[in-house]
Amino acid sequence: MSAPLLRVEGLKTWFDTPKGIVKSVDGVDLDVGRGEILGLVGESGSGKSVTGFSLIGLVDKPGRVVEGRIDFKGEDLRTASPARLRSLRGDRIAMIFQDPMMTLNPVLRIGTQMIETVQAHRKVSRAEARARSVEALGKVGIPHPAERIDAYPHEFSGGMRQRVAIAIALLHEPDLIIADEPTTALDVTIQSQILAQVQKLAAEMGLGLIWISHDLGVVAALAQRVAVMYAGRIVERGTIDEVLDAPQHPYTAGLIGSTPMANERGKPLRQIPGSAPPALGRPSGCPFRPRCARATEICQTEPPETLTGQHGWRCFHPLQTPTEVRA
Ligand SMILES: Nc1ncnc2c1ncn2[C@@H]1O[C@H](COP(=O)(O)OP(=O)(O)OP(=O)(O)O)[C@@H](O)[C@H]1O
Repeated sequence: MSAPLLRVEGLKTWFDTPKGIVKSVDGVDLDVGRGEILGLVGESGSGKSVTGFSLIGLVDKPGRVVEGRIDFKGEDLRTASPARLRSLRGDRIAMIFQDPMMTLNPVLRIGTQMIETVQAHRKVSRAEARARSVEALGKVGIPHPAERIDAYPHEFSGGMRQRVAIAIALLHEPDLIIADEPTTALDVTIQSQILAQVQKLAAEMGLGLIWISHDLGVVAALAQRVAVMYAGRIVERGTIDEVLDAPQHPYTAGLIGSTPMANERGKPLRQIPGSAPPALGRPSGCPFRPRCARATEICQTEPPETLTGQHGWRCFHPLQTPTEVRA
């Protein structure tokens, strides 16, 4: 198997706060290949966004990446200089945020901003930069892109604005895109149009894509593989089929049972009892144990073993069989 585009091992990102060290990301391993979409899913506060920011050197103080390796095409981004990371961010790696206005400047016409973006990294004429920008807008499904390029961000609907932000991310044909809940605020029909478009573009352009979401249904529809995050760690990973058909970690099974699209039709939705532990007050051993019906003594004393294999999980008492999961 060829080396993945991005391989992350043992990533830890902590925040020094007056109340103590918040271990937001506490040993994350993941990888993504070219043309592959990896869904990173978990409850609010599990550390998904901080993971995404850590990968591209965008964690601000009081946060810091304290440990781990971020191997991007053979280069360790954890030890890369701020200048190198800046240059990669504008070129080989792009990020798409939940709020497109994190990307778009409200006082500039879309075209002005896109042309500047192209010319910041490529020695091309204004006319060529404009042509590239129109093409990118067309690719993400903006109708009449040659005219719409002269509009301001506020002249677009929320869904169209997010498409523009995606077009900007695509401008340099990056190798990797990290998308942090970009369709969460949109209604489902717009969301599914954008997901279909992104899926097509990722395959056509051979992009590696990390799609961060709290919604397992979205990830199941979009991604080929999924990594499930809980309390700063990946607790299960595998292909969508492996994880959805035979989840091994009780948290994953709980997530499936409480997700309308992933749960079986006609079955009542189930809630995961309790709530995720605060980042400053995580229990010893397995952080999921206070919410877990399968927990035993060992879960209190030791953290579960590390992930191994393509379908891997971090649990002393995995579910083992699909029938047990659906019971
Ligand atoms: N600047 C900061 N200072 C202290 N703690 C922080 C800071 N930024 C994030 N955290 C903490 O890190 C943890 C993980 O946050 P993160 O935003 O990555 O979660 P998330 O899974 O993306 O959640 P959501 O879906 O709500 O965005 C949280 O407990 C959060 O409070």
